[in-house]
Amino acid sequence: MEFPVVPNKHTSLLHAGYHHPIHRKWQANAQITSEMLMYPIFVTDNDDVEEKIDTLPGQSRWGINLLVDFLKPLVDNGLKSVILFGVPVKIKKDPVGSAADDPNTPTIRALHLLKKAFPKLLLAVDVCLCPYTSHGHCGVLRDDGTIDNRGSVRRLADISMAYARAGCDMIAPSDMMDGRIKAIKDALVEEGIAHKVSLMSYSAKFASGFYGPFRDACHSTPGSGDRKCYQLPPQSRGLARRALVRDIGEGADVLMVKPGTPYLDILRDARELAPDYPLSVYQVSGEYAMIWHSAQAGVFSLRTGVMESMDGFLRAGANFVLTYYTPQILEWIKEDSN
Ligand SMILES: NCc1[nH]cc(CCC(=O)O)c1CC(=O)O
Ligand SMILES: [Zn+2]
Ligand SMILES: [Zn+2]
Repeated sequence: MEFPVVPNKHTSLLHAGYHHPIHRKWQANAQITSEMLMYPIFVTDNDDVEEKIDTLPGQSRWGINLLVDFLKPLVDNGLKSVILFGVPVKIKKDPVGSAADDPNTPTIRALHLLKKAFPKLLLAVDVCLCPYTSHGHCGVLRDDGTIDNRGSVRRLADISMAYARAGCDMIAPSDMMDGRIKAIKDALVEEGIAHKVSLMSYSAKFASGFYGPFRDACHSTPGSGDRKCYQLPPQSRGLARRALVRDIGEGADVLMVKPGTPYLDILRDARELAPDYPLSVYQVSGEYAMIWHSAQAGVFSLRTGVMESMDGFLRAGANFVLTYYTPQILEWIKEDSN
């Protein structure tokens, strides 16, 4: 790196840059705002109940009829975007995940409802088969139990179109099948809606141990085997970089790295590989729980732990963060502005 000025006996003195709080703000590469938060929400077809999720303290599966009342105060507090996860409990699961695009599936019903209730809220939907398949995998399987990639991609594109027609603003496939970005983009173009429905790829999604609470929340733990054949090996920087470049080539509008904190190097890689693309990071369920329990145990205050993790994401290059801490952060942003 080139030094901007000739070093002299004063250039090593840094404290003047951070004595005053406003000075410290000027040193920030980026600061979190409400637009940078996307709130993951679990929607169930047990219509009138809130089911608390034990492994995700403070988070619930929401019955359709409670959704609007739950979100109203958050929207009033600055919430700008959500990502919906369907948790069907009444619809039957089958090998091809037919329930994913059934007109009565929770996400489709929620899309219609939320579009009407909150016209300005950006509605993203997670697209995957695992909450809907009897075997719990993210794709369709062959007779020998391995992934049928072509069949899976076809299903995912169909499901994406059903969500797009129901009014979502953004499709977010988390399944990790090869070629799904191209298939979904082609379908959006074919349907004539590629200008208003964007495509966010979970591009660098690792086969992480940090998804446990989520699988519990979604009842989506695979019946047998694991997801290591379609999610990235945690040791691999190279495959993550290839996946990012591949998804750009297939037509992704927004890229994602997931999980967050253990993969900040990948986030920085993504920022450098795709300097002109919006980039998101998913602070996943295990990270949420880890910070929560640490705060409970007195390691730090919840606010300190959460906000320092946000600082890391923004510094590494993220434009926005999917986090279950969205309601708290909105509150803290508001407190700070007063
Ligand atoms: N395709 C399913 C999916 N979508 C988002 C997450 C994880 C999110 C979280 O842990 O918060 C998972 C779990 C998995 O892939 O096993
Ligand atoms: Zn899945
Ligand atoms: Zn395999």
